Amino acid sequence: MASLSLHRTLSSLPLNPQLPNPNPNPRSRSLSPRKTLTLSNAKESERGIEFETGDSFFRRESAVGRDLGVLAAVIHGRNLSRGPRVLDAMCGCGVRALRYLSQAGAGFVWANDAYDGSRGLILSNLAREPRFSPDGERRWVVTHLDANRVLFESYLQRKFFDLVDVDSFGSDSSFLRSSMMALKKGGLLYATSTDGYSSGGHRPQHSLASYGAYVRPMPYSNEVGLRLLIGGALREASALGFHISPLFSYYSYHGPVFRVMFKVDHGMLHENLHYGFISYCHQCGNSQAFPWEKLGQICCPCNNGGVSRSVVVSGPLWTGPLHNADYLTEMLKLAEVWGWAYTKRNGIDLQKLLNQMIDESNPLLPFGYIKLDEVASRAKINSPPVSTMINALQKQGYAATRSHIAPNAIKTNCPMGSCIQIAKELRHAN
Ligand SMILES: C[S@@+](CC[C@H](N)C(=O)[O-])C[C@H]1O[C@@H](n2cnc3c(N)ncnc32)[C@H](O)[C@@H]1O
Repeated sequence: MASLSLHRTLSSLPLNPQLPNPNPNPRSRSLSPRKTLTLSNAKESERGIEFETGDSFFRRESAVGRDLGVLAAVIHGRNLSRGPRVLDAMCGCGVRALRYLSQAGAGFVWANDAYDGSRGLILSNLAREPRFSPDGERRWVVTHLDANRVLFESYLQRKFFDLVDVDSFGSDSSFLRSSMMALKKGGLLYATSTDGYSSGGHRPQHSLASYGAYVRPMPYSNEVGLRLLIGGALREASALGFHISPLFSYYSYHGPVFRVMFKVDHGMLHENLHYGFISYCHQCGNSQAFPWEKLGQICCPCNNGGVSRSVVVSGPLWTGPLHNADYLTEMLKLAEVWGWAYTKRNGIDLQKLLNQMIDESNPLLPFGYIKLDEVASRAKINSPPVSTMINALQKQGYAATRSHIAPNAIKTNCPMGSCIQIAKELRHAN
């Protein structure tokens, strides 16, 4: 009965995106007051695309996240008969919408932002792209509605998207399910969270509210933030009978911002869910992943198999791979062809970032990373250089690479005790 009346309510809303509601009153808890991180009416340029930011929320440092979104959209579009249909659900000044149109060859972009004061700005930014295709079809529309309303209406109208981009403030958890409902089979969801509170582990009630997981402080909390987001998406997907796979997961300390590009497929996975718990032992510095069935048997080797008070557990969250190496390789090739690969933006080299993400996808590498400061403090020595430590670990047969999340950390399958030993030997070798 309740769902019937919800259906009626939504059905009575204006369904045509070409007729935007001029005076919406979005009541979302994620709606924040205006905040601009650039000078008012600043003129900006990204990868040759010019636009203005007015009094919209705009973060220049998110350009890398936008680059990644465009590259992924192009790769996805290769399997489509026409340019991807994109929903930019929280478009700010419209920069993503503009870039999806002009760089990703989107066939149609719906640019939405609850803040109707940005209407003139978005319209003038998108006016750089023709509003109609040569066959007279609309290429873009602008609305000012609550994102969930747009997403549910698209679902009810069966007007599904190839890519839904949700760039929200704080946690994105209240938009994950509706975003998946608005996607075509096998479509992409680009989800963003700026919810650093949840990953830090100091507010477990907060992470429970946002992602249904308790989180404790762990040295690799920023990776935990990505895993929380993916775990939350997996749960929402399962409730719909779908499953997700992360194509890439990107953490940026500007914010901080957690972004994950998901492929959302129909059908539920019953095996290899990669959804479980992770533990970290403050005594020995080792981490483990385990499924819910093993929850009652958490112990740490450093305590001779006994339960240690030093072990903290977080979850449930995603314990599987953060990226799809093949997809990232395609993105890297495209970035090279377009000349985007070697240019630094806000201190970030896109080619280096993509290569690091590809390296992180090595299936031998476990979740998390080890900060070399932690190794140094346990070994009571100065921190060894990252590249020296990686070479030494690889020489000893371990998988080891940098982490794009933490510059002074390594991802490795080497236990903490052996890392300490190797770091000490390095000191003597120098
Ligand atoms: C992080 S900003 C988006 C920035 C933009 N995507 C970019 O790349 O520059 C978040 C935007 O979401 C809008 N917003 C917040 N809550 C919303 C909601 N429930 N529905 C639609 N828009 C919302 C805000 O007005 C704000 O412009």
